[in-house]
Amino acid sequence: MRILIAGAGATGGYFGARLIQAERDVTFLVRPRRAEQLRDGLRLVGPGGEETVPVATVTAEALEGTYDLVIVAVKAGALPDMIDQIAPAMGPETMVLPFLNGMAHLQALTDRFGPARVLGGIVKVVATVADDGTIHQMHPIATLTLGPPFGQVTDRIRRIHRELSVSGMEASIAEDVVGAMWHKWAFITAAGVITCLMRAPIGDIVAAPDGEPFIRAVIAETEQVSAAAGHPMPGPEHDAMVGMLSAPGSGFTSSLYRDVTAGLPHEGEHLLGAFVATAAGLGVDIPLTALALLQLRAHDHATA
Ligand SMILES: NC(=O)C1=CN([C@@H]2O[C@H](COP(=O)(O)OP(=O)(O)OC[C@H]3O[C@@H](n4cnc5c(N)ncnc54)[C@H](OP(=O)(O)O)[C@@H]3O)[C@@H](O)[C@H]2O)C=CC1
Ligand SMILES: CC(C)(CO)C(=O)C(=O)O
Repeated sequence: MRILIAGAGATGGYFGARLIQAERDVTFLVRPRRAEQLRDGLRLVGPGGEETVPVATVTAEALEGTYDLVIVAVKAGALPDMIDQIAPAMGPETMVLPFLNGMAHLQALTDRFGPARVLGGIVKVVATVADDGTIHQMHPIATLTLGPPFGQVTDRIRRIHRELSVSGMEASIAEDVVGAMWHKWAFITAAGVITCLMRAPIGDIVAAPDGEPFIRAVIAETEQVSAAAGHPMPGPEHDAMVGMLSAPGSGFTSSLYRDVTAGLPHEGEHLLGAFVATAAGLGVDIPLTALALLQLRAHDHATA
């Protein structure tokens, strides 16, 4: 199976490296600067140690032929350009699997490639790319969930799942992948709202008087929206979210908070902006989430 991974950053690079180590036929679609960084291999540092994986790269101008699977592993701001760039790699049978957090990208991919070629997906990994191009995995978790956003699980989806089932990552099929994406979106929105509004990691917020009720109020908001959209948060996932977002002493911050404080392009509109708009459409009032969005927008205006 020919696999193209569009973006060799934290998520694309991590999962791509594991697939290459299992001798899957993977090529990364990258820009020239990243191609240069990867010339001698992709360096991965994590709980399992340090490794360098030889990788094949291609730039958009040099793309040839179509692929069986195109994985989109860019941040939301890069999605419109990436959709244009992967279009020549999409044959009639090619499936596209996005790794992005949030939901809005499903519509953008479907508008361009049609529902039959679009998969839903979520990845759980905690990783980042350092300035020298090394991918740092900060926690051993590495799971990938895929499924049909608009229909049934097909043989083609099962084949893709088998191809992605390799050592160093856990791949699974979700019949209700849209529900799984909603639950991750609710979680990542809550994490973003909590840490962006408080400007601190979870442990410091919990240590402050009234920190914990604030956290619970944000979680309640995002779960209310998910439920109103038809995807109530399952009990175990609710417990896991509360546990993770209110653990005493935890240094956890959201990637949104880390991007904002580092002055990097962030996914605030794709995550919080779309969440607030969706909640308004569903008639759900989420004042804390709306406040975090307003704060982000003011910050962006001040730093533009
Ligand atoms: N990091 C994490 O732990 C997790 C992230 N996610 C989600 O996954 C998605 C991807 O995030 P992540 O992997 O962290 O992002 P990164 O910023 O680490 O990686 C994105 C990569 O996309 C590349 N890129 C952007 N535009 C183009 C283009 N036109 N052509 C080629 N390459 C391009 C960038 O390359 P360049 O170097 O050229 O800029 C960069 O290497 C996000 O939606 C995020 O929320 C989900 C779970 C965990
Ligand atoms: C919470 C986490 C690390 C889980 O994969 C994530 O999705 C993110 O920070 O973007």
